[in-house]
Amino acid sequence: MKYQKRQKAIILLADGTIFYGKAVGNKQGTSFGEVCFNTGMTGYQEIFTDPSYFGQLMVTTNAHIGNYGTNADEVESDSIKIAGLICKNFSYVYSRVDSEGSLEAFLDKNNLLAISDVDTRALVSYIRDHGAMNAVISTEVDNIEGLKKQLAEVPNMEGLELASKVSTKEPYYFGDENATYKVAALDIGIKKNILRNIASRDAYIKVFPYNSKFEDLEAFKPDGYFLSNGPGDPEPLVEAQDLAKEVIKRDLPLFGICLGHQVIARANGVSTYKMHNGHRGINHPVKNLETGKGEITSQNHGFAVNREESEANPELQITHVHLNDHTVAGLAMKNKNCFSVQYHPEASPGPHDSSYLFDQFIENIKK
Ligand SMILES: NC(=O)CC[C@H](N)C(=O)O
Repeated sequence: MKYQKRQKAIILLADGTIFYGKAVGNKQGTSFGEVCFNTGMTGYQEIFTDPSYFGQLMVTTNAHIGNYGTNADEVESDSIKIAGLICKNFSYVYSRVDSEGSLEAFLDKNNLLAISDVDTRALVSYIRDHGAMNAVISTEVDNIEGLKKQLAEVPNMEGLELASKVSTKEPYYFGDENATYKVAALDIGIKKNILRNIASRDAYIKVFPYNSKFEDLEAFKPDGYFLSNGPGDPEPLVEAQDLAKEVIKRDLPLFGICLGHQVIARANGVSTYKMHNGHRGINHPVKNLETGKGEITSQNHGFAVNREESEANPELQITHVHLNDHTVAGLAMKNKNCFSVQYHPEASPGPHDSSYLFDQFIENIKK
C-alpha cells in the first residue's frame, strides 16, 4: 500500500496559479471551496469535522497528517465538514494507544478528496500574500481549462450563507435534564465540545435550528441563551441577528462564540468584514483587557468585527484583542448580560486557557 504509485493531482487557485500533488489513497475526483490553512500541529480530526469549515479546502501546515490515526471521540460533528484536504506528508501508517483506525479510512468513509505531497510551505506563503480565495483540487490534471470554467462559477465566501447547510433540522437536547440550569443554543454550526463544556457546568441544553425564532427558544424557558460558531459570512444570517436583538432587548444572559460573536456585533449595528487571511490555528495570542492577562487560544475564522465601529458604539466594550493584528477578539455589552468572543474557549483542538468564559456565562445566568 505504502509504495503504490499514486494518482497525480492539482490545486488550481482562482487566480490561475497551480500547485501539484498526489491523491491520497485511490480516490479520484474534484472538489471546490475556499482555500485556507490551519497551523495546528495536532487536532486534525477535530478540525476536519468542525462545521465552521464547511465549504473550505484545508491546507494543514504540519508536515505530517494522519500519523496518530483517528478516534470516534475526537469528532466535532457527525461527519467531515471540510471540502477537501491538502497536506505535505500523508501518513498511511499510524500509531497511538488510543487510535481506532487510520485517517485514510476515515476520509474514505466520509468520501473526502485529499491531496498530499504538496509544497504546502509555498502554497501557504502564496495564500498569505494573496489572501484567501476559491480553489479546486482535482485528479483531472489534463482538464485545467474545464476546471477553470467550473471554478469561476463557485460563489465567493463573502456574502455566503452556510449555516443552513450544517444546522440541525430538528431541535434536540444535550446533557442531563435534571441539571440546575437550562440553556437554549442556536445551532448555526455548533461544535460538540461547546455542548460538552456547557453541559459539564450543570446545564441542560436544547439546541435549535439556525432559523428558529426567539419565541421557539423562549418556550424552553431557558436561563441563558447561546449563539454558536459556524461557517460562512455572518451578514446574511438575518434571523439569527433578529433573535440576538430580542434576547438583548430583554437583557437575558447571552453568550456567543465566533460566528455567534459576529452575529451579536451585527445585532448591535457593528459591521463585519472578510479578512485578507483568517486566523486558523491553536496558538493565537489574545489579551484580556479586563485582567491584562494573555491567553493562548484556538481560532478559526475568516471574518472579523469592525474595530472602529465597536469602539465608537456606546453600548459595547472591547474585552479581548488579538495580539498579532489587534483585531477584536471579544466584546461585551456595557449595561447588558451579553458577551462574546471571536475565538474558541471550548478548544478541541487547542489550549484550555479560555475555558473560564463558560464559567462566566454560568455566573451571568446565576445573576
Ligand atoms: N468558527 C466560526 O464560527 C467561524 C465564523 C465565520 N464563518 C468566519 O469564518 O469568520
